[in-house]
Amino acid sequence: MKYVSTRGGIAPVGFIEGVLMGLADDGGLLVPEHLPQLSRGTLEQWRGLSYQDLTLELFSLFTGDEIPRTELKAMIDESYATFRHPEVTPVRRLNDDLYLLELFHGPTFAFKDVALQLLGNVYSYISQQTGSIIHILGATSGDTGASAIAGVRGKPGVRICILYPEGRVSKVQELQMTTIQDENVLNLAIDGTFDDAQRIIKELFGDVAFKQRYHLRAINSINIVRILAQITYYFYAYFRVTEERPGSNISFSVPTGNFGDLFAGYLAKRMGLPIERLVLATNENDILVRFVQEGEYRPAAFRGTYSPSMDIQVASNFERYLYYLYGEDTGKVSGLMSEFRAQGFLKVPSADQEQVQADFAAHSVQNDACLDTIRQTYQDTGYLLDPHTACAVTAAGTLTSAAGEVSVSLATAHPAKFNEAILLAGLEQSFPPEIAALFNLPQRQQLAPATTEAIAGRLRDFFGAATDAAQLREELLLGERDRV
Ligand SMILES: Cc1ncc(COP(=O)(O)O)c(C=O)c1O
Ligand SMILES: N[C@@H](CCOP(=O)(O)O)C(=O)O
Repeated sequence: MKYVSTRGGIAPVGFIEGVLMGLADDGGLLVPEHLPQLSRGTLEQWRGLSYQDLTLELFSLFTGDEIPRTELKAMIDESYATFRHPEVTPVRRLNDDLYLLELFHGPTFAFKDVALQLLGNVYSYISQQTGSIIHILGATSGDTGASAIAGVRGKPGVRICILYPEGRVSKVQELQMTTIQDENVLNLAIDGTFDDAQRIIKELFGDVAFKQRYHLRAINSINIVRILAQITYYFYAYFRVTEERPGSNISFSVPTGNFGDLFAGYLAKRMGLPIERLVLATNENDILVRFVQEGEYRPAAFRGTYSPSMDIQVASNFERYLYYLYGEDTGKVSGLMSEFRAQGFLKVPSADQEQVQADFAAHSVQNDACLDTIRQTYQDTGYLLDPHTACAVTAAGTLTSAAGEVSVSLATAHPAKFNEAILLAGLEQSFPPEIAALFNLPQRQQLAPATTEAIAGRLRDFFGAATDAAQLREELLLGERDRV
């Protein structure tokens, strides 16, 4: 399998080169050169597989022969052995028409663990096989950072720097990142929003000389592995729900910020999973909902909400969707992205908007409605939703469904991560012991201005010495090999 850029400016690359490249060197995002197509027969054969074995079948379609199957299986098994639930991503029935796909049983209690446990092991594998230096640079609105750090902390040959918006993540998210004492971890709390953090890292990845000099690697959904690893749970949930509700039409409602999770569902559908509808649920930061409804993609003023991980204006994976919307026409995508950079917005003609509306139903959830859903669901079922999941559940309930349609809302985080919202909803919870323990630990982080120059300076200090030492080691090894 090869990977191409949404902007068409690089030669196709293999899986490992794609993982290491992260952001495509022309500034675009990598996508598979072709999407595997799965028949109904194959789906039926896979129905009985464990989560791990299903991941092996799906993920190996994308790694091709670059990772031997036995090693890939070992990597997948190791990644999901860290989860607290034997099914990894179990499905739970809330009522006849609504199921939850629980994605928060990993080490940091958020869906990001599903992909980042695996990506951490993929990086270790690549580092051992190819000797590549792994210097991870990531931006987070709270969950990706904690999860990526958990995936690589203490791993030899790996260093990680995470940028997060100071004061705009939940207390538990902040603690999950900043109480890690390993020397290979640097947390930079920036004086800005998640969008600033994402813009800065994209600018640094876009400076190819800087990226190569410091061996920068991506763990955000910029990295195509993140998306590929998230495809599995759409298949897994589809199998579980259709076992209980044979013959029903399955829709997924997905709380959306950077558009990675929903995009994974979109790819699953394009690969042949019979998904009835994909519901795009946002909070008050509703740029994607306005795009679906009005055809215009235009950032608005930042809104702080009760679901802070989705406080995002510019959604990274939107560019990947444009690539498919325009029939894989890289020239068209390049043009639209240039337009967006130049004007600050882009607009699609109404004929294309029809296709967008066929691909997604969309709903943005106001703060009060989010709390109402948390409260009401708890009263009706005894189940405590986190505020991101509550946005998905609200959207699923708001958009009229067809007869025989069963909705699966993605439960992307454990409510303990967002106790601020739970208290505002007038409810109380007890924390899982892993989270309760964080409150007693010392924190380690640095403040930084939200400018690319300032962050580049911090990275030179953090990655520079390791880069020089690793390069020296590489040169010595090469020298010895030459002498032999
Ligand atoms: C808990 C939670 N739910 C939903 C989302 C949205 O996912 P995505 O960014 O893939 O759209 C995020 C992060 O973005 C998150 O952390
Ligand atoms: N909500 C995310 C934002 C980053 O998204 P990613 O999927 O591109 O890593 C977070 O929690 O950091």
